[in-house]
Amino acid sequence: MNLLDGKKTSETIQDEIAAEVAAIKEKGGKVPHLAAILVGNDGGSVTYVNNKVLACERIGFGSSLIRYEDTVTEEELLTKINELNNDNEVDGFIVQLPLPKHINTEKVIEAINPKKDVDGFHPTNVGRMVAGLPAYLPATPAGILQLLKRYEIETKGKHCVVVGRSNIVGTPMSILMSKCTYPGEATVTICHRNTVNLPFHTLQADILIVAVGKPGLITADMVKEGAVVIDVGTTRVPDATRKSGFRLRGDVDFENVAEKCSYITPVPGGVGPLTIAMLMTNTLRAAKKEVYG
Ligand SMILES: NC(=O)C1=CN([C@@H]2O[C@H](COP(=O)(O)OP(=O)(O)OC[C@H]3O[C@@H](n4cnc5c(N)ncnc54)[C@H](OP(=O)(O)O)[C@@H]3O)[C@@H](O)[C@H]2O)C=CC1
Ligand SMILES: Nc1nc(=O)c2c([nH]1)NC[C@@H]1CN(c3ccc(C(=O)N[C@@H](CCC(=O)O)C(=O)O)cc3)C=[N+]21
Repeated sequence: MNLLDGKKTSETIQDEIAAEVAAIKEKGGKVPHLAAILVGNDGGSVTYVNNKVLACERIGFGSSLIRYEDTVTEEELLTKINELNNDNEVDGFIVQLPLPKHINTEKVIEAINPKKDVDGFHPTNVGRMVAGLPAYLPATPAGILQLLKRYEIETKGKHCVVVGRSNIVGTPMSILMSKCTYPGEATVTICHRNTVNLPFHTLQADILIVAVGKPGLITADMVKEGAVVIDVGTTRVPDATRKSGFRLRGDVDFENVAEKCSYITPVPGGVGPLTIAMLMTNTLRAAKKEVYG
């Protein structure tokens, strides 16, 4: 079993970006700037957004964090988005999900200028990704592609099974793995809540990517010997032995599955840190006007 070290890979990518930022500064150029909108006080969301701001500081990006109580109106949010769309200092921004129920998430995402949509969630970027045009790729699937690439894992002709079909992970992941560029060229199966006999499908996987949010869903008897296993799940479960009172658990029963795999991502320290690194990559691309010119 080989560990896919997301923390180390993320640090490598961030070092590469930091070197580019230093070169931009040297030439007297504008440093990339990422803004994040955070609504409410959900512990996970606060942690992820703080991690994004810390990564910006580390690599020399400018950053701003805009926070609202969960009573914020849709109109207030849309006004702020319009402001960020027109702010030349801001190269890219994200609206942390999930949003409170009284806010229409689709409407909020569609209000973001696709040129600044560094999460890659706007339908314009989704469509461009599907069509194989230059686009901001959603950070988590893009991070998984980077892991496969940097560990030189063969994907061509392999059977990739994706469990979960959300707009932010499962669906874009399945599309990207089927693309005709490396790391892609895989035959893809996508599973979800209504899949009949999930183990039958997961057992076929040469590459198994799980993004569900159910700790321990994937047990050793569901994994083929020698498979590559990518665990996207990050669920906080109570743990009295920790100061925080919780620990993070993936969707894969790591202890028992690891010994069967050729490669596996840990949680934490797997896909999560890559998500941050790819958001930084997208922000750099936005600042360099690489995607839309
Ligand atoms: N590490 C990282 O960077 C990131 C981690 N995450 C984590 O990944 C997990 C998934 O996130 P996200 O995609 O946003 O979650 P969603 O809740 O949006 O989607 C979960 C998906 O899993 C499917 N599902 C639920 N139960 C089952 C089941 N028993 N068998 C098969 N499929 C099932 C759902 O099916 P259906 O469509 O039928 O409802 C749905 O498609 C979460 O733990 C989240 O915290 C998410 C983003 C980034
Ligand atoms: N607009 C938007 N964009 C997102 O990209 C987005 C989102 N909303 N909503 C929630 C999900 C989740 N997500 C994670 C990011 C980093 C880690 C991460 O860094 N995880 C660390 C641990 C962090 C910790 O200590 O809790 C790890 O797995 O090692 C996890 C999950 C991004 N998401």
